[in-house]
Amino acid sequence: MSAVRVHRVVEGPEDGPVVVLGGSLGSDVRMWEPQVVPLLERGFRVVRYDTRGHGASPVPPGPYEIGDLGGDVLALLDELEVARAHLVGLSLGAMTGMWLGAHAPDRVASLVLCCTSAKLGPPEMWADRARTVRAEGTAAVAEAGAARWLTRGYVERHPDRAAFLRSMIAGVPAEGYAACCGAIERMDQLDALPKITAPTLVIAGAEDPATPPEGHADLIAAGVPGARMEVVADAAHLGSYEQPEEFTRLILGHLEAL
Ligand SMILES: O=C(O)CC1=CCC(=O)O1
Repeated sequence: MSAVRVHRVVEGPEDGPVVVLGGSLGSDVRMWEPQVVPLLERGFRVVRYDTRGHGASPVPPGPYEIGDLGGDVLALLDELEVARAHLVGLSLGAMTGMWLGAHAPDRVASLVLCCTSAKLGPPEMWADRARTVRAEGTAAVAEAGAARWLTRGYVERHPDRAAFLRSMIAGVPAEGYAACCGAIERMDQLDALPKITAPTLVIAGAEDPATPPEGHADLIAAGVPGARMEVVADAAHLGSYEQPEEFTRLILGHLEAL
């Protein structure tokens, strides 16, 4: 499938090193708000984008594959005339980052792979979720989605932020969300991990029920040559939102050590 022109927000100095932030299934560019100011303060040019089918990006007809999402990012880099970028992704955004690291290594200065997996089954679960969303809309999966994104304690302490994230999921176009479920259903990047040459940091949330450290982050860290892995306490799937200080500290530490 040809690339689509994804919605993007570009901030920071034109000559700064470029950091591209790619988000989770069900999210839009707002999920990265906790990271933007700290990155800008360190002189990075920050490019956030909405995955196709999400936020203000186009919703081309499915099916989508992870390689299609990677192609959209390559088109974005081409349009912005960026030769190489640091890619920071969470979940689906990091699946896209892994694909780029393996298939377009010359465009990837480094990778930060947060709360993600190289192969995330079972496939029937994704097919069921896509069916539900096509039949009932994304509102039908918003409550359960936010419950995977945040620990119960965080939801109790910050009901307003949990409501904001639920409304973010419910705002995703149904066909876009469902087609991305299909891309995850068919994804298997385990054999591609050794092809990644970019310096890679893998960050997992200790309480992540969707992509737990064991069986997901650890397999990525073992498969990518030289990768380092960190596990953040008191973080579920949207760890960068729930534990912004620690995730941002780790991301900046990786980028600034290069
Ligand atoms: O919604 C989930 O189950 C968690 C998730 C998997 C891929 C992604 O981007 O989010």
